[in-house]
Amino acid sequence: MTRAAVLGAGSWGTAFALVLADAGATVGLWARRRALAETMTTLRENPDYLPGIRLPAAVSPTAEVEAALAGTHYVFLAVPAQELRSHLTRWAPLVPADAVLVSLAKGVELHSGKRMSEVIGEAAGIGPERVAVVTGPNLAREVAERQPAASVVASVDADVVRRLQRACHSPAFRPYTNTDVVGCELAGAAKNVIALAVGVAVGLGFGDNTRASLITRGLAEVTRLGVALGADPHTFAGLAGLGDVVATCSSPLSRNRQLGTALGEGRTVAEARAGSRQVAEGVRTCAAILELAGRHRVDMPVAQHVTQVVRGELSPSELIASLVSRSAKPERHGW
Ligand SMILES: NC(=O)C1=CN([C@@H]2O[C@H](COP(=O)(O)OP(=O)(O)OC[C@H]3O[C@@H](n4cnc5c(N)ncnc54)[C@H](O)[C@@H]3O)[C@@H](O)[C@H]2O)C=CC1
Ligand SMILES: O=C(CO)COP(=O)(O)O
Repeated sequence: MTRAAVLGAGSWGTAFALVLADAGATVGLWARRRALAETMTTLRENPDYLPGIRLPAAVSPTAEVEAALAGTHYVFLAVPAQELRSHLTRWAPLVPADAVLVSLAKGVELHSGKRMSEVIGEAAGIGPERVAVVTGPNLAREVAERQPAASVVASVDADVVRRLQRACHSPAFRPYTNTDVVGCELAGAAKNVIALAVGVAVGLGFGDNTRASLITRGLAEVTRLGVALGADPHTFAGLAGLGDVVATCSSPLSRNRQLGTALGEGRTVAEARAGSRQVAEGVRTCAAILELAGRHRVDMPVAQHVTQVVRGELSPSELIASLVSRSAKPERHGW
């Protein structure tokens, strides 16, 4: 029987533990807060992140990372992107030697510009054949409610990715394989930035033309960055790219879209974050993506404007006006 560890019991870690259990695995679900692990054990529910969703018997919540990792075949990492390196550096000695490490996070590390799979390789001291990624249009609440969804499992190792696909193919969750790890990860990280921009437009009262324009041009710029980094441009038209941008930018459940909407309505980032314990990865990833784009000389106007708004250097209405009034261009110049 497949044994999996999910490290991070926020919305997505908890929802993914359910996917794995539904697919037949036994799952150790590690929570940072002991009180939450105890509550989940007694209540069989994660009231902080997924209230009303029952945890199956195959999911064992714990605050002891050793217990979650013992004998596991897969380690699913579901902590926020900027926290992954420090946590995994501490956990690495406890990870079984043949386990595959899988990123569930959608972000790029600030300053290093590293993707999560790169951070995992460095922090755990392992090669890319033991690292994988799951990414796609997967709002945690809907996945936890067993609403049908597809996703992408990506690794450079075709055998690893096929095994991982089997391990998380449940009656409601359909994973497709992809070996373009760079494209899948960049797409997942960048869609949070696009969702912030769309949220801003929603907060300002704009409708579907603005939303569709931001989605399409946002995807065009992340595709340009992906190609500069060696990704397959087709990946951005798949579940990890178009699929996730459509889901996130359409859904009131998206924390990134919610935060962007609050900014568009006139609140500051600090005000928008107050009162929510959930992470909106785009707030920090926008600057990381912009750094990466600068290094590779890729023009990313949506990411650049979102970063300026997050830093308080540009108002939400200036973001939209400035994007519209940029010098006119052909729709495609290269990728
Ligand atoms: N929620 C969703 O629908 C989806 C989320 N993701 C990604 O999954 C990753 C995790 O996000 P969620 O589970 O949604 O988180 P969440 O927003 O539901 O909750 C925050 C989680 O981060 C943990 N956390 C906060 N600060 C931390 C720190 N300093 N060290 C360690 N852990 C810390 C909290 O304990 C909690 O587990 C993110 O990269 C997110 O983009 C990916 C797909 C879907
Ligand atoms: O990644 C997600 C859906 O695929 C979740 O988006 P948010 O982090 O914006 O809620």
